[in-house]
Formats: sequence, C-alpha cells, structure tokens
Amino acid sequence: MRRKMAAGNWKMNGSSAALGVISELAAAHADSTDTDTDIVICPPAPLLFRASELARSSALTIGAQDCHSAPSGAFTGDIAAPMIADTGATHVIVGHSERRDAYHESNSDVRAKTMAAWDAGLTAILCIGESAATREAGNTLDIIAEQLSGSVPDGTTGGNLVVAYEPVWAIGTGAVATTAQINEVHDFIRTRLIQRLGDEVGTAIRLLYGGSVKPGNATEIFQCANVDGALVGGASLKAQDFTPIIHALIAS
Ligand SMILES: O=C(CO)COP(=O)(O)O
Repeated sequence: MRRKMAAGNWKMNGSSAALGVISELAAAHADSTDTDTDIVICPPAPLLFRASELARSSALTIGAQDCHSAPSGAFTGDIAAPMIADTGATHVIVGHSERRDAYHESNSDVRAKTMAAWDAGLTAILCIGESAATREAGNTLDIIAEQLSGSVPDGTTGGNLVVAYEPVWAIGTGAVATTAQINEVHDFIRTRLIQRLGDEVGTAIRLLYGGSVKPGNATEIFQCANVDGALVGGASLKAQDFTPIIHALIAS
C-alpha cells in the first residue's frame, strides 16, 4: 500500500513568526497512532533550517519549493538541491505552475531539477496541470501526457517521486476540480506511469491533488482511488485549517 502525503506549500508567505504553525501541527499529531501518512511543510527557503529543527523528532518533514538543476555554481539567487538537503529538508517541489508560468520553466528544466533533487537524496514533488484554456479546448489529457513524458526522468525508485496534479485554474481560486475530473486525470497519470516505468514503480509513485483543497472538500477528494494525498497552498498556512485536512487524509 502507498503511504499517504499531506504537503503544505506556503509559497512566498510566512516570516519566522509563522514557524509556530510547524510546532502546532507537530503537537496536534503527537498523539496520533497513524504511521501511514507523511506530513511535509514547504516554507520559503530562508526558513528551511529553522523549520527542519522544529520538525525534528516530530511526525513532520520539511521541503523546499524549488531547486536549481546544478549542484553549485554562478547562479545568483538560486538554491541548489544539496543546500536544501543540508538544511535537514527531505523534499522539494519542482515544476509548480507558478514557476512554469512566471519563470518559463519547461518540462526539460523540471526534468533536470528532479534529477538534481534525487542526486541530493531529496524526494521530488513534481507538479503538472492544465490551464483553463487547455481544459476548455478539451486538451487536458494531451497536456498531462506531454508534461509527464517531458518532466519525469527515467530512473525513479518510486519512493523518490511524488506527482502532484494541480489544475492551474483551481489554484488559489476556490474553484476545486470535481471528483470526476480528478479521477479522470489521476487514473490517466497512474496508467501512463505504469506503462512507462513498469507495474511496480508506476504503482509505487504517490499522486497528490492540489488546487483549493480545504477542510470542507478534503474528505471527498481523498475518496478518489488514485489520490494519495494533497498539495495544499492557502489552507496549509494555518494549523487550524491544515489539521482537519490531515485528519481527513488519515481517515480515508
Ligand atoms: O498551488 C497550490 C499548492 O502548490 C494550491 O494552492 P491553493 O491550495 O491555495 O489553491
């Protein structure tokens, strides 16, 4: 059985004062008997060291929101995957639609970042998802197939790769995808991963849904067969919002 994952992407939000959320989440999970769920918090890079310290000896783990594809070099302002690992973080988000859009990251860029993450011993949370225009044109599965074949490198063990399906039109809009839409895309992703990587690895990769996941819709989303968890933006910034989502996942 695949482990579940509740991942929180804080994006460019949160000062050191926000780190209290990590302690609150750790405390809320301290008495849990659940051992099947990974809780990953991805704060802005300047908070990674302190977040990793706070999460130590709790059920929480820490991830970054992006990495460069090179292990070091003259790339002012960028962060290399080994640096992320050095903070104690264990995960990194790659290919988020906000980066694909604002920084023109291509599928091959995302592929290179994913390999860099693996080289540093990190688990990559690789994001894919269609725009509103793509969905309206009926091309969702074509784009998903293209993103998968272009962004996912060969050589995953299954455990070091998590694929997050985040329809761009559902991010930060409150317009959550229907379970029919989520099922269609997640089942398609699973089939494609198995076709390409074989049954064992293709089945082991976890698939997260992201896009306006809230306490009120989490239970329904987690009932989808190929949804192993969520990548949560806004609702991961407050323990009182993220905790019920984690509980809904554990109960699913
Ligand atoms: O982009 C997301 C997570 O990476 C989703 O953000 P929201 O949950 O705020 O819609």
